Amino acid sequence: MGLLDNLFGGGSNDTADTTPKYTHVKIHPQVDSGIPPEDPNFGGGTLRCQCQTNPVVVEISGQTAHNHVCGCTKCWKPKGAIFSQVAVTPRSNVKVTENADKLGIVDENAAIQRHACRDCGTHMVGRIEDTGHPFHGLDFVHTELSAQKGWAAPTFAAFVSSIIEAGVDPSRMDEIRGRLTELGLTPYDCLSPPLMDLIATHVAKQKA
Ligand SMILES: N[C@@H](CCC(=O)N[C@@H](CSCO)C(=O)NCC(=O)O)C(=O)O
Ligand SMILES: [Zn+2]
Ligand SMILES: [Zn+2]
Repeated sequence: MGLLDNLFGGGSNDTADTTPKYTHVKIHPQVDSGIPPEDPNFGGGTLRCQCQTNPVVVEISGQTAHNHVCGCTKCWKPKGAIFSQVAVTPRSNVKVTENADKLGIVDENAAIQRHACRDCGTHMVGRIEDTGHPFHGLDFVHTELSAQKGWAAPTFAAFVSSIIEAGVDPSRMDEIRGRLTELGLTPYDCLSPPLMDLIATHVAKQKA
């Protein structure tokens, strides 16, 4: 390769190598081996907790939105996963239909009150009771708890730096952000730009 090729990246290797480099980095079982496609006509489904007997059952009568992987310490993660996967849906679409008596609120003081199964620990519904909260009216749900296919696919990664709070070695952040980017889940250390804009719009209206 000549001097100019060296300087300008020409020569026989000038095609960008798109082979994934970080497939050994595990994020969440729902995304690690490819993100399942969303069905544009999906009409909802049933979530079940992980109890073998008398599971808590939640019916969702519609599609979810803003599905994402979340690195925060508060969202429920399946065993061994670094991230949770969580989406929102209107609270009017969410009904606990079986074993509601097994649910308890994990942290009464959190903005999102996570109703979890007392027996298996799975978070079934995250509900916002504060009517002044920007996301009031939306429930947070983990659609991986459903056997149905076609739920909204995750589109970004939120609170990525927070995984360090949960014990991940900071030296792993480059490979973890690299894997998220490879999967098309753009990593953010807060929520996605559209959600941050929604929050800011809500705050601006409250101030006005
Ligand atoms: N570093 C903290 C961040 C926790 C946090 O703010 N989480 C967000 C996103 S949860 C779903 O995407 C949030 O809105 N939390 C409100 C709540 O949990 O009530 C940490 O990691 O704990
Ligand atoms: Zn359970
Ligand atoms: Zn979270």
